[in-house]
Amino acid sequence: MSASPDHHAGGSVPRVVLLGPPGSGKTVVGALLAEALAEPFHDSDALLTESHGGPTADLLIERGEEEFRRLEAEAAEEALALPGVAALGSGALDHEATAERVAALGAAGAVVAHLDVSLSVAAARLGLNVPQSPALAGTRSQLAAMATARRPRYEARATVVIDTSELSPEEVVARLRAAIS
Ligand SMILES: Nc1ncnc2c1ncn2[C@@H]1O[C@H](COP(=O)(O)OP(=O)(O)OP(=O)(O)O)[C@@H](O)[C@H]1O
Ligand SMILES: O=C(O)C1=C[C@@H](O)[C@@H](O)[C@H](O)C1
Ligand SMILES: [Mg+2]
Repeated sequence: MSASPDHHAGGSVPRVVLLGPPGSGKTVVGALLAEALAEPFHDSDALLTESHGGPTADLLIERGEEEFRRLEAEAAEEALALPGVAALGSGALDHEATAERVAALGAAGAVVAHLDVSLSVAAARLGLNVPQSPALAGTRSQLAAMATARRPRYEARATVVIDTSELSPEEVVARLRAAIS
């Protein structure tokens, strides 16, 4: 399918959208890629924090899961309506309208990248691999359950999948640049 002019440099919607679980590198890779392309970077978690204050984890605790997911979807919609590179919160595709919007961008020529990562590497990147009692391994279990539940949603909308587990952020950026036509 041919790309809409909107998806090229200077367009009005992102030409690269990054999806993936926590620790897959959406924020670090998105910032590096945007810098390399000399384009803006919009991270929906940063937009969420700018609009509502506090770290996203605090927002989830203070507002509750249902309200947090609504705000997460709003922030994702905001990022998807801006040019350059967009990184979406890892739960953004749980919202069907957002998932459809991402699919439409991919169909129109944007690179929609699922940045994947193994559980052990994600845990290490997120500082969750510290020795602890098995009874206190709940956070890693939650990470595993979340990643497993969301993987099919990322895969269904992605135009490219990159397993970042054994790659540096710069190597991920190089693969993304190769995927941009
Ligand atoms: N390919 C990589 N190699 C090594 N370290 C990485 C890689 N990608 C990300 N990291 C590191 O892992 C940590 C998490 O990365 P980052 O914040 O970009 O992930 P994320 O996908 O945006 O996570 P979240 O969903 O929580 O926002 C950071 O410390 C980052 O520097
Ligand atoms: O636990 C979650 O669902 C989240 C984790 C982070 O990836 C954030 O990107 C996201 O906004 C919410
Ligand atoms: Mg991030």
